[in-house]
Amino acid sequence: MSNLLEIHNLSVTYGLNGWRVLAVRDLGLTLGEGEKLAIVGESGAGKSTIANTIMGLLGNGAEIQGEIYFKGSQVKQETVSELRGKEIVLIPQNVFNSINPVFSIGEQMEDLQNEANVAPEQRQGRILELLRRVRLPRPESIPDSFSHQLSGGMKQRVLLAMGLSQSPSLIIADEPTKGLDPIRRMGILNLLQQLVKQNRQSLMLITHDIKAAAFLCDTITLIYKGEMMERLPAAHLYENSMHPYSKALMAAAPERGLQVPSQINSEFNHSPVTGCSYAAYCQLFRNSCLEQRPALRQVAPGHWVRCDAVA
Ligand SMILES: Nc1ncnc2c1ncn2[C@@H]1O[C@H](COP(=O)(O)OP(=O)(O)OP(=O)(O)O)[C@@H](O)[C@H]1O
Repeated sequence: MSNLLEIHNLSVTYGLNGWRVLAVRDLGLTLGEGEKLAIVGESGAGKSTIANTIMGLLGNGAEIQGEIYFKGSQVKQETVSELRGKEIVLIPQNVFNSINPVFSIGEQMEDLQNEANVAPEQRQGRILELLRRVRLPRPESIPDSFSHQLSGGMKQRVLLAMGLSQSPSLIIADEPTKGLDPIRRMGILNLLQQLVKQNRQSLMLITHDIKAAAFLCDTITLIYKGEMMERLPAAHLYENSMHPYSKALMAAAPERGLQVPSQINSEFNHSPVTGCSYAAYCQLFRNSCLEQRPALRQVAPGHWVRCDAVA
């Protein structure tokens, strides 16, 4: 897997009332083509600062040191606008402020089609196709809608549809499930997973929810106070060799919704009884989550079945 994005020795400080806040310290990370990478940390850890630095969206008060490379070329803050919205899109954290309330969804999506140089006669069809791809109910009704007429989950899907306008290589999703209930949260995570897979895009998921990160991503990078604590494959997250910070985040993660039974461990992964891979387990778990049923039940040591299969 070649690297789509490389960050070397990134440090970011903000000016604050005569002081400087060190938001990111000496960070290095790579994101491969087609890789799904999660940046996980508690509030204030510096996650959004990393995203905003990549996107060139930090204000004048911020000082940046270090280097960012995208597809092998160095990204400068002065020229990053050439990539923004085209090669790299950011699905922002605050869906409520991210859609202009004054213009209809259709008008805003039409502007994006214009920027993507889509011929005027093809724009309506393309907008509908994008709205269908993010599985909005009654997609034909969305272009005439305004932001206040949509639920939080629908807004999130509209933002995703907008982000997909130019077929970006990298989607940065900053807390894409913030404020959503567990079922809608699962819906958005599933959708992101399927979209990036279908389009062979890379994903950087920014979240404080380590279990959502494990569910969706291949690799997890844990950030604490602006510094990287640990980087590990998501499949290793439930093993014992974790950094204490990762364990603390796991303990703090919500118990409902994305809960994965604590027994999921190497015993299960290598169980000769089930022969079920970790990926297959996750799929079963996902399905049972979506159906609002309890996940799996252990009927014998190392032998798991779906609850609905047990009399
Ligand atoms: N514009 C700014 N001016 C001054 N300090 C800032 C600014 N933006 C962020 N910070 C500070 O930088 C640090 C990292 O903030 P950042 O928003 O990147 O964290 P985060 O991990 O994304 O948090 P959250 O999950 O709450 O969004 C925090 O201490 C924050 O107070």
